[in-house]
Order: sequence, then C-alpha cells, then structure tokens
Amino acid sequence: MNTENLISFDNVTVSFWQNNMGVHSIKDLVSHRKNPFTNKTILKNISFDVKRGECMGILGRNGSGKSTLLRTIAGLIKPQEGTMTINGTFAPILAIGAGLELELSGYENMNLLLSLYGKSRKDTNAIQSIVEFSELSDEVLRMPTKRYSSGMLARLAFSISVANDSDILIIDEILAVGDQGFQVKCMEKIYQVKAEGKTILFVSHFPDDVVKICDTAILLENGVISHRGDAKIICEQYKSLF
Ligand SMILES: Nc1ncnc2c1ncn2[C@@H]1O[C@H](COP(=O)(O)OP(=O)(O)OP(=O)(O)O)[C@@H](O)[C@H]1O
Repeated sequence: MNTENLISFDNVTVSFWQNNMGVHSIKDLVSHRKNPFTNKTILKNISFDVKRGECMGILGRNGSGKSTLLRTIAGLIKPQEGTMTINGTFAPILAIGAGLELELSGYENMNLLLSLYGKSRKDTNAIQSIVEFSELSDEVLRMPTKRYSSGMLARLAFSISVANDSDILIIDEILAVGDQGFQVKCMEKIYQVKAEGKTILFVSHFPDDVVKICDTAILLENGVISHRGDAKIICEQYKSLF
C-alpha cells in the first residue's frame, strides 16, 4: 500500500448549537429566561490518517458521529478545533439522497454532478454508465428525485459516485436500502474500485460487509474514536457493544 496520506485529521473537534427546549419563535424565545441553545460537542479530538489505497470502515452506534465525520471530511462542516488535510477528490454524495438536489430529476442531478467533477454535460459515456448501473427507467430518471423511494435514491447516488474518477469513494449506509440484486452489484463494484487502488471510506452497521471491504476501521463511541486498527478486530469490538 502507498504511504501517502490522502486524509489526515489532527485533534478535530466539531460541535453544534442545539435548541433543546422546543423554542421555535421569537415569542417562545422571550418567554424563556435562559438561552435555549446549548453547544453540544459531536466529535471530540479526532485524529487519524487514511493512506492512498486504504479502505477504512467507520463503525458506531446510532448517533455516535459517523455521518458528522463524513460531512466534515466533505467540507460541509467546519471544525471548531484541530486541523484536517484532504489530498484527493471525491464525489460530493454522502448519505442516501444527501448531495442530490431533490427538486431536480435524476438526469438533471447527473448533469449537475458531472459538471461539478469537471466533466462535460455532453459526456454521454458517463451518463450512459450511470443509467446502466442504476437500472432506473427513463420514466423514473425524468421524475424529480423528491419522488424517489430510498432504494431509487441509493441507486442514483451510488451510480453517480462511481461514474467519475475521483480518488476517494465515500459510502454511507447506501447498501442498507438497496434490494439484494443491487447490493450484490454494489459490492462487486466496490471490489473493483478497491482493486484499482482507490481509497474508500465505508460507513456501515453491518460488520460482515466492513470486514469484506475494509483493511482498517475506526469505532466511534459518543464522538470519540475508541478503537482504531485492523478491520476484523474493530468489527469484533463493535459487535461486543451489543
Ligand atoms: N446539524 C446538526 N445540528 C445539531 N446536531 C446535529 C446535527 N447533525 C447531527 N447532529 C447530532 O450529532 C450526533 C451525531 O449524529 P450523526 O448523524 O453523525 O450520527 P451517526 O453515527 O451517523 O448516526 P446513525 O448511525 O444513526 O446514522 C447526534 O446526536 C445528532 O443529533
């Protein structure tokens, strides 16, 4: 494996202001004596490196901070503390539907995202490969994506993510909603992407899938990396949480 770090996190901390008192209007706000917003730290002193060609799994209970970590890597969230360096390109599609414009059709989303990757809107090969991989019909691809089922959104999102030549493939729970045929096809594609030497970040609640794909993994517990290392060992740590 290459020794060049594509992703480096050094003591990254992310926190959000949360309204925990059900305050939704100015009237609500003035009737409260206390500030209803509290600052909650979601990721605490996160440090890790991902090397070029490494496939890293991200495991953790619901709410442990996995998606927040991916959103931070994608530049959608600015950390309050620490430094992060990303030395590669990736598709700006994260969780199911996130990164897609839901008012736009499947075809319009393809064009938009392909132009973001610097590909021409007339790149018919890229469009053809997305259409073929997604197996979505012409009728579906003409519909606004807000009318898609979660499985259809996953098909479109994954197909767009793998249609470009970016260095990092980010997969957040996408496999969980696809039907069995699509899951098998996605796994085969992920193996292919891995064999090409691409870097993969794989969020999943299924440790068996993480072991199949990933070399290394991190386990997040309450926003802290509690374990990091060989994927098999970390998956066992994850299973022991339940
Ligand atoms: N924009 C936000 N504003 C306030 N709090 C947020 C925001 N986004 C996430 N959180 C909080 O951050 C915590 C971690 O959420 P996150 O979505 O990262 O967890 P996760 O590990 O991906 O969970 P899951 O397995 O359920 O998908 C949760 O407590 C959530 O309420």
